Amino acid sequence: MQWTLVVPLKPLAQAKSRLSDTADDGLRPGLALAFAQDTVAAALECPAVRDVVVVTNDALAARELAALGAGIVPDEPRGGLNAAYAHAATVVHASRGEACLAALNADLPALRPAELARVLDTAAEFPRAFLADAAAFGTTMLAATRGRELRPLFGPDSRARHRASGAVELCLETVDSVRQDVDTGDDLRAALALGVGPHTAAVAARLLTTEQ
Ligand SMILES: Nc1nc2c(ncn2[C@@H]2O[C@H](COP(=O)(O)OP(=O)(O)OP(=O)(O)O)[C@@H](O)[C@H]2O)c(=O)[nH]1
Ligand SMILES: C=C(OP(=O)(O)O)C(=O)O
Repeated sequence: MQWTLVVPLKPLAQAKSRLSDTADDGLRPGLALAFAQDTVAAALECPAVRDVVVVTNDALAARELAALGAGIVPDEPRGGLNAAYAHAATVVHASRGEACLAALNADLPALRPAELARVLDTAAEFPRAFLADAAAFGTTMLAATRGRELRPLFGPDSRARHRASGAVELCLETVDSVRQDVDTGDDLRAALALGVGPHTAAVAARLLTTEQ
């Protein structure tokens, strides 16, 4: 089974506010873009992925991610993350009929295509399924097979909320790269230890130079 991935991205100037003690206002937008570029590039290399649609109102991010091969949907509701996901799902279904849809965070800079394939192949066994994040409270991926609604409940404690909504939690080992979202400096260090993609590696190198 092949999936259409929906990847949401805030305007870069507002993104990753919890990284403000690690990256200043000059570097943070570039870091948020680099995370999204590495996430989208790895997703597009995944054999289980048919295509990637980024939902964003950021013009620079839209240009850079389209250059990697992503489709772009404007975040027309401007109503937060779940509204953005629901809107993108409506747009995808309108153009492709009953696609298999998976929501994936844009802040997975260590993402490995083979690990994402294992997650999506397992998700294909259930109507709706999700993967908890490395911190164990959030969600990095929510999938709905053909004909099912995504019903995204991202935000604080989304792991418990997705579970309570009836989505099946995927209890897979060795898919750390799909779980490792980056919200804090500690998360960034954990992602760097796993091995990040080239865009994040380049910005992180500038970050380390600035710190010295
Ligand atoms: N299109 C869109 N994407 C969003 C929105 N809110 C969050 N996102 C994206 O959803 C993912 C998870 O978002 P958050 O962790 O809440 O926000 P963040 O910008 O990554 O980090 P913080 O500013 O520290 O909360 C990231 O890829 C965000 O860019 C929104 O309102 N619209
Ligand atoms: C929005 C979420 O992610 P984050 O940890 O990036 O806030 C979530 O886990 O539902």
